Amino acid sequence: MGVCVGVEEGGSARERKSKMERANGRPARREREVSLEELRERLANFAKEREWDQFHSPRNLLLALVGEVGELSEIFQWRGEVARGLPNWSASDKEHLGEELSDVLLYLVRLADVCGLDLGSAALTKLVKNGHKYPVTSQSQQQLSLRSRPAGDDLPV
Ligand SMILES: Nc1ccn([C@H]2C[C@H](O)[C@@H](COP(=O)(O)OP(=O)(O)OP(=O)(O)O)O2)c(=O)n1
Repeated sequence: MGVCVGVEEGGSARERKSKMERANGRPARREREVSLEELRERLANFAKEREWDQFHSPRNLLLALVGEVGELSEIFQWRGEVARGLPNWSASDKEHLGEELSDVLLYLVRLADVCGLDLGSAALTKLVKNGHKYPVTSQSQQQLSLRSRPAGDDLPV
């Protein structure tokens, strides 16, 4: 399964894309696919080269993961509600966020690996299960279309 990393690029097509993506609250980036398998393999090599396999037990990795979730939470602590796309955040705050999100992802991938689980397959299976548990209804469709209305475009009361 693929996740995306951003690589900046130039040109006017990029500017158009950037505007569009900012409107959707997503960063202006070109995406390249990075598979969970690539991350799994690189993490396994990283640990092996440093002789860290002895420390990377499931329990230790879980505790490290929870620690990183704590560091991630600290970034949002006391800020109040945060707008999608983080429009008022500094570049360095965003960079910090990217690092903490990555630490969480990396420990999660590593934890699944040492537990012998295929995380991508497990996640896809869970998505299907979620779909059965929370089926799309006409009401949820309605809520979605209301949410996508531009600000100020209120419904008549
Ligand atoms: N035994 C270890 C130690 C680190 N890492 C990797 C996974 C994480 O991506 C990152 C975590 O490194 P740190 O523990 O140094 O944590 P931070 O990068 O968050 O540093 P700090 O806590 O100083 O902010 O390094 C690892 O795989 N196994």
